[in-house]
Amino acid sequence: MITARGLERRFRRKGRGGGEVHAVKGVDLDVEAGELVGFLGPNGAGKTTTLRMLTTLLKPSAGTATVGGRDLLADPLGVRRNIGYVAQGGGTAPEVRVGEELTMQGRLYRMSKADSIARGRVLSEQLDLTGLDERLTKTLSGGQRRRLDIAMGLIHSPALVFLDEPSTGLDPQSRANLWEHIRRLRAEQGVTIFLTTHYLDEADALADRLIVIDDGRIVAEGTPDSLKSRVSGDGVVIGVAPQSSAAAAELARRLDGAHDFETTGGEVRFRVPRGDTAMPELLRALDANGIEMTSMQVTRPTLDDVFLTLTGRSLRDAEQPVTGEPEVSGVA
Ligand SMILES: Nc1ncnc2c1ncn2[C@@H]1O[C@H](COP(=O)(O)OP(=O)(O)OP(=O)(O)O)[C@@H](O)[C@H]1O
Repeated sequence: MITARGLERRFRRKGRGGGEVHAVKGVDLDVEAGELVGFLGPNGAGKTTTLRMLTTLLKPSAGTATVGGRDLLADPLGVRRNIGYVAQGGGTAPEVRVGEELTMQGRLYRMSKADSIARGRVLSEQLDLTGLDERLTKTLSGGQRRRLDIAMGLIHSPALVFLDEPSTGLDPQSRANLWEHIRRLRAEQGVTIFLTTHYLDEADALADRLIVIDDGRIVAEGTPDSLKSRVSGDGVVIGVAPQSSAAAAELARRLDGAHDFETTGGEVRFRVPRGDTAMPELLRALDANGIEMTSMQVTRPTLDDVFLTLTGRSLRDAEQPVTGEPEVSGVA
């Protein structure tokens, strides 16, 4: 669905300082049909710039890409017809009725009026917008407006849809509800989804696969679980009688890859690559040595741990206000 090689984008800085911002520094991407891929990175990492290049809104300074089966540089119109794009701020006009907005969007894609109305109905049902046809879009709640944005992005039945920061600005309940809808769209329509986010929980909850970008470069790629297991392993805490803790720690040290030991009173803490497979082995070893385990806790590393390991800073710390005076971006 998407193949990109060496995508780059430089911006000229306007104003007295001048100079250049190298926003995207050579990005390679491969997305298969049916995947739900999360493009994760802190503010200013290059997510939106990459997305805007892939959706033909911004011309790459270098690199090539095929998007939705069409060549990005040779056939941008073909790309546009085959994809849906839901921008960060959405694209609904405030004084237009929901039903009209959907139909007009379909007409923009040269669908017949009857087809756009029919498709609008299907999407309204799937995205929980039924009964809102006559409402002005400015009266919708944040969550409803976001779902309308998505319906508009899907009106022409694209096989591939780009969502830029889909849940930004929504309250926790509306976010969870939106995630459910995104999952359903993929399941029911088989649409390939490429979404950007700087929320770790969103990436974790939604994506089959994550691509992590920092400072214009891809720094990691994999399923949320595989990324987490690449880091420092699962955290384990076991409880034993205080007099047995040294012996228990000694047995735990024999587990493949166990590290970072800490023993306090009746607690032994350590990290191990796969907590779920290591624990039964440890339990057997403790049993064989007559040591009773009174408690056990295994915690998986978070995506924030992954980011910290990859870049030396936490994703949240990395979210600093974007600086520099933007130029007016050229449209390809
Ligand atoms: N039109 C522009 N002119 C100058 N610099 C730009 C322009 N657009 C983006 N940049 C710079 O390029 C870098 C990447 O920005 P981009 O918006 O792609 O990041 P992002 O990962 O999408 O961040 P966010 O999460 O804040 O949307 C930033 O340093 C930004 O200031």
